[in-house]
Amino acid sequence: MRDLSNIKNLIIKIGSSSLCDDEGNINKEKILNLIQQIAYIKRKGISITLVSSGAINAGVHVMNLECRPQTIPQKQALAAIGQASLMQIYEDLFSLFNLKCAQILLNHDDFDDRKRLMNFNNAMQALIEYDVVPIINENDTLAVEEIKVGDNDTLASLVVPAVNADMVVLVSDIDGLYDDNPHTNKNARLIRNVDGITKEIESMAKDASSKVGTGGMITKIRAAKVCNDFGCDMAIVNGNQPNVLIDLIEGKDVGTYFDGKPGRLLNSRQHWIMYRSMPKGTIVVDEGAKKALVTCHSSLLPKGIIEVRGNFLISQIIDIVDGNDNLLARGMVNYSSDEIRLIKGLNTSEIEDVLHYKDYDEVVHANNLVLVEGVKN
Ligand SMILES: Nc1ncnc2c1ncn2[C@@H]1O[C@H](COP(=O)(O)OP(=O)(O)O)[C@@H](O)[C@H]1O
Ligand SMILES: N[C@@H](CCC(=O)OP(=O)(O)O)C(=O)O
Repeated sequence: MRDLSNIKNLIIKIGSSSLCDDEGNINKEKILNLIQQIAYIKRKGISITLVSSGAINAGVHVMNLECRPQTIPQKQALAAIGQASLMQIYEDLFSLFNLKCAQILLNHDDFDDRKRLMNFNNAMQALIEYDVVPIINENDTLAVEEIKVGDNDTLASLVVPAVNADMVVLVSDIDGLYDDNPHTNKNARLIRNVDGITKEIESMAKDASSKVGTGGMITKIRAAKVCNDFGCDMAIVNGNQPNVLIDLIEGKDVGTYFDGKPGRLLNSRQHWIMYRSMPKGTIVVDEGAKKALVTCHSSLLPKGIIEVRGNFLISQIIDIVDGNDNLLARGMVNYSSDEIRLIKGLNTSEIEDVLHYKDYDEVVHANNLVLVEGVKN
């Protein structure tokens, strides 16, 4: 048994595999089964945010197509058709339990843009105060490569700070994380508890075997890291197991549980820099700067910069890499890319001579810099 009596804010992500049958058709009975459990959990005073996949599959179903389309405009159109149909199903089924729901469609740039992110956070708080269940999906109709999250496991983990979630539950078609994909290795063993995402845990996760889901276990483990680094727990459970959500909340040993306590406990700003922002460029540093960043957690000064890639403005987020392109950190710059190109390699005392102003000694201040975990000097 686990003690989950402290859970107040829950995010439940329902994957396509838990909304559809094996052919990819939306299965209302499966959805009703989950909503029944969600209504029970809500009655215990736990606020719930849903992240639901299934728009494209619902679109295929509405249009009576034989299979998922291949072209991007067709997929975008089907997401638009299917999202409306999916929400109608949710509204109908939630109303059976006197519950109301609301739709929010997001892409990665909604997290990156701090004004939009603040609006999203405020809207989420208001929805929760109204006691309405927010239902989030990627805005697949407008999700071009540069701005998309790409999968809803990651999307659910990015929503954590907005609702201050204590736990994210990924509802899938599998009992949890196995030490190998159980669809291809019948000796694979289920892992019940994960205390920190290690390289070994990451190596167990493989892609999806079905045509229905996106990302398989790989995106789920990545999501666990994003959740755990904010101190939020995560679980993976099998939606086909009767009463699995209620059992989980009541502390029964179901699914795989990823404890948030061994995570890095990044604050909201550091978490945004590391996971929710979209880097606009790259700064390549020399070995001396690498050592200062990684071992002393120092600020990045112009002296240690070898190269600047991309075009970015003051206050934007950039990747910091070493000479071999290993990602070392992400940070917020005090100077634009054009300015850094002019001052790279110089001492801080020379900045003003070149730029004719100097607001900062540091290109990235240590307070605005988040190291990639596990990076070695
Ligand atoms: N180590 C693993 N343990 C469990 N499942 C795994 C593993 N590696 C890959 N998988 C695959 O991940 C699938 C679940 O992911 P996915 O199909 O994307 O579901 P969802 O639609 O719920 O996101 C499983 O059915 C399985 O085929
Ligand atoms: N946004 C897509 C789902 C993407 C996704 O991550 O799917 P899944 O792996 O089944 O949760 C949709 O609504 O079809």
